[in-house]
Amino acid sequence: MHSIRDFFCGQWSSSVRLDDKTVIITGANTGIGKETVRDLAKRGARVIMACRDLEKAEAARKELMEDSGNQNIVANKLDLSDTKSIRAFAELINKEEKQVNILINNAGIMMCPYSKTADGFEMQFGVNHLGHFLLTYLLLDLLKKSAPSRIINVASVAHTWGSIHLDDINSEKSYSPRRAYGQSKLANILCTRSLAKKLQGSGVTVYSLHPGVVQSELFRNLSKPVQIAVKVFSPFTKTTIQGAQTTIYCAVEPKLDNESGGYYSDCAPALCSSEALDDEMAQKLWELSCQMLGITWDQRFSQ
Ligand SMILES: NC(=O)C1=CN([C@@H]2O[C@H](COP(=O)(O)OP(=O)(O)OC[C@H]3O[C@@H](n4cnc5c(N)ncnc54)[C@H](OP(=O)(O)O)[C@@H]3O)[C@@H](O)[C@H]2O)C=CC1
Ligand SMILES: CC1=C(/C=C/C(C)=C/C=C/C(C)=C/C=O)C(C)(C)CCC1
Repeated sequence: MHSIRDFFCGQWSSSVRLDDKTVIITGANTGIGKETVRDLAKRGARVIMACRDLEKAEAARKELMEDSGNQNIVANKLDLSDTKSIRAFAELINKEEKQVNILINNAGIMMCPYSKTADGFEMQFGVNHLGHFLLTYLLLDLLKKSAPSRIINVASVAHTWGSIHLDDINSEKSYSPRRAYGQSKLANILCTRSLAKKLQGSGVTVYSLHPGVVQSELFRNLSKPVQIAVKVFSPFTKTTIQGAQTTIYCAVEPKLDNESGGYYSDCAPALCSSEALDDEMAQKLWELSCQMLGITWDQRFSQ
């Protein structure tokens, strides 16, 4: 053990290569996403960084290509707070890419002041859940064609901070930044389980995870004193490299080939709340999400 931090991290390492595999990862210009790209690029994957700010993405891409020695890293525009941007990104991928073997839904925002996405969804639910739900829907045919393939949803232990409010999903009646973040992360886990069931036998497996409490830019919306406190307590939290390990585990660990729908933490299966195991709520959330986005998955599951 090298530091107090190591105590909080699942120890895992693997020499699995990803040559000839294509990975898409959202929110890849910083934090956990950027470190995930670094690792997967070193394993030889073609990595598509899906980012809302192309200037930041380009700077990260250059650094990651240099460090990994892998020139096969590209950056494309994706703003998860706008379904037009999500559709444009998916159209480009479906046109240009022969295969997508791993989709990592990593981007996230936490506890922002109340605002709405371009389509009128509460921002945290819109970006963290609905944006990724739509992206997955639009890429599913390609993922199925590329099977065996994996979908990884970066959720959080913070799924315990909220419930699914079917009657006020956009928090219009009452907004708590913390509860809305919790609702979005609970939605990630519920939909991971639903999608895994619907994709049984397709060769596409689905995972959700908690990366740990990680020193990243995620705390940018919290007050300065809280941000400083989080920094001061950094020996008890994870670095972004450590925070990326469970995502990398879900993306490459061969043992997970025959597991789907589970929730992981510290590179191992983890317990989630009873609300995250509620199949009836999962079905209601699935239907509401489809209705909000104007989509129906039936065709995608029947092929
Ligand atoms: N850090 C932690 O302690 C924990 C993190 N998580 C989860 O891990 C994931 C990664 O977070 P982390 O690396 O910590 O946070 P960061 O804030 O460091 O990174 C988040 C990434 O998401 C991107 N993003 C935000 N909004 C959008 C959007 N509308 N469209 C596209 N991309 C967007 C950001 O882009 P930009 O740089 O342009 O803002 C950034 O690249 C998140 O899902 C988070 O909820 C879960 C539990 C704990
Ligand atoms: C407030 C605070 C702390 C706790 C932070 C926690 C527990 C954050 C959890 C964040 C999650 C789960 C985010 C993403 O999903 C510390 C570090 C003890 C230091 C003192 C200030």
